[in-house]
Amino acid sequence: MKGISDDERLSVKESWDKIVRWATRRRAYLSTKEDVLASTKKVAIMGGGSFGTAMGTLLARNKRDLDVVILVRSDADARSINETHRNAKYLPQYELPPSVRATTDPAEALSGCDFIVHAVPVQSSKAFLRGVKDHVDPKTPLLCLAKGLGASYHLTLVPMMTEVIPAGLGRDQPLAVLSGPTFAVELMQGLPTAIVAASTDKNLAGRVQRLFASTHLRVNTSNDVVGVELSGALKNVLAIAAGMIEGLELGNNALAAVVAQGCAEIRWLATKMGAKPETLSGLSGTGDIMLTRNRTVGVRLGKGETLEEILGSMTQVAEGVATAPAVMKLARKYKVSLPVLTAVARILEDGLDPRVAVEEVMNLPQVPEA
Ligand SMILES: NC(=O)C1=CN([C@@H]2O[C@H](COP(=O)(O)OP(=O)(O)OC[C@H]3O[C@@H](n4cnc5c(N)ncnc54)[C@H](O)[C@@H]3O)[C@@H](O)[C@H]2O)C=CC1
Ligand SMILES: O=C(CO)COP(=O)(O)O
Repeated sequence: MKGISDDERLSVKESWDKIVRWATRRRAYLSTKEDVLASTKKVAIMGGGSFGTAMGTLLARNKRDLDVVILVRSDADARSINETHRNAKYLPQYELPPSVRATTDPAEALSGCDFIVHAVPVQSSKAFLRGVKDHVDPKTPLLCLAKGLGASYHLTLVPMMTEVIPAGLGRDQPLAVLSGPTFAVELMQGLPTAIVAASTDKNLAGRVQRLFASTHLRVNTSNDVVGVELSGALKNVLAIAAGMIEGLELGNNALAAVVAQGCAEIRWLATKMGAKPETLSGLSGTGDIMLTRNRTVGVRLGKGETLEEILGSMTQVAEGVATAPAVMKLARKYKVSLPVLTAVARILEDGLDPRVAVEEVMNLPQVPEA
């Protein structure tokens, strides 16, 4: 390589060798831990949309004879998966591994499973869980994939998924939250991806890591459940703002400024709520900002479509729409000012014209960066 001295080349090689030595030691240590994949026989996936289908597929790819059962809502959906090995509604272009099956019967899906993966949209989660709770073993870990804040009529109450789940089940359940930049379609393609598994139970976070990890998926662990949950939920609101800038054709400078401001607002709120700052710049936070269908909602709003038109034409959930007003309640409760996220909520809730919102934000008093 030109422009690099022998000493520099040697030092780069030493750095890499150090990483390789660390990896060898780490693998040796991990081999002394429980082989979670070997001891896992059955995993139930609640929700047969894009993400439930993709994560179930990853597990089935990790272990060929793992029984992966997706709990779906209609017989037609179950038949399509069982008979054609494709999910006709979501990601139909991909063939599913033979060990992935589907049922509409919660007893069949949930009985005897080692893990339950929750991939039902946030706003439907509580009612859904109430309906299946008698089939959920209180000891089986539930791994939450849904990203968003629950809506409630209460003035200050904003349920996070780690509250929605026990409320739906009517009891506490071993719980981990998975979040990060993980587009379902790219998981199906086997593209390299990283996610974070957060739990207050360190052992459970480690088990989830060993269950999902593969050469295609890196799984970090964390005990900052609040940080992982909040950043995963709030980035969907910021993504709507970023999409609007795009739809309004305001250029890359404006887009970058909105993303930077929105990240700061997420940090202000989340750290007040107990999140660790490093989580917010990690996979579930900064890592996941631009990777979202919620952005499309913003683009279309920016181009002048109404929210009703947009939601009416979408077949998939855009969690940021319901999360935006919930964030406003948190902002009031924790006394933080969030101009960009508030503008998104006003556009969604009050029909404020996105151009007017941009003007209002631009006309706010000039401030120091920190
Ligand atoms: N698709 C993706 O790439 C990713 C999605 N997520 C999150 O995963 C969650 C699920 O998203 P997707 O699978 O993409 O959604 P989706 O819109 O593709 O599918 C939603 C699924 O939930 C089911 N569902 C809807 N309402 C229900 C109800 N009341 N009871 C039972 N089932 C119901 C639908 O039938 C469908 O199977 C969301 O919170 C999303 O933010 C997170 C990371 C990536
Ligand atoms: O969270 C996601 C990718 O990590 C997907 O977000 P959307 O639901 O907005 O597509």
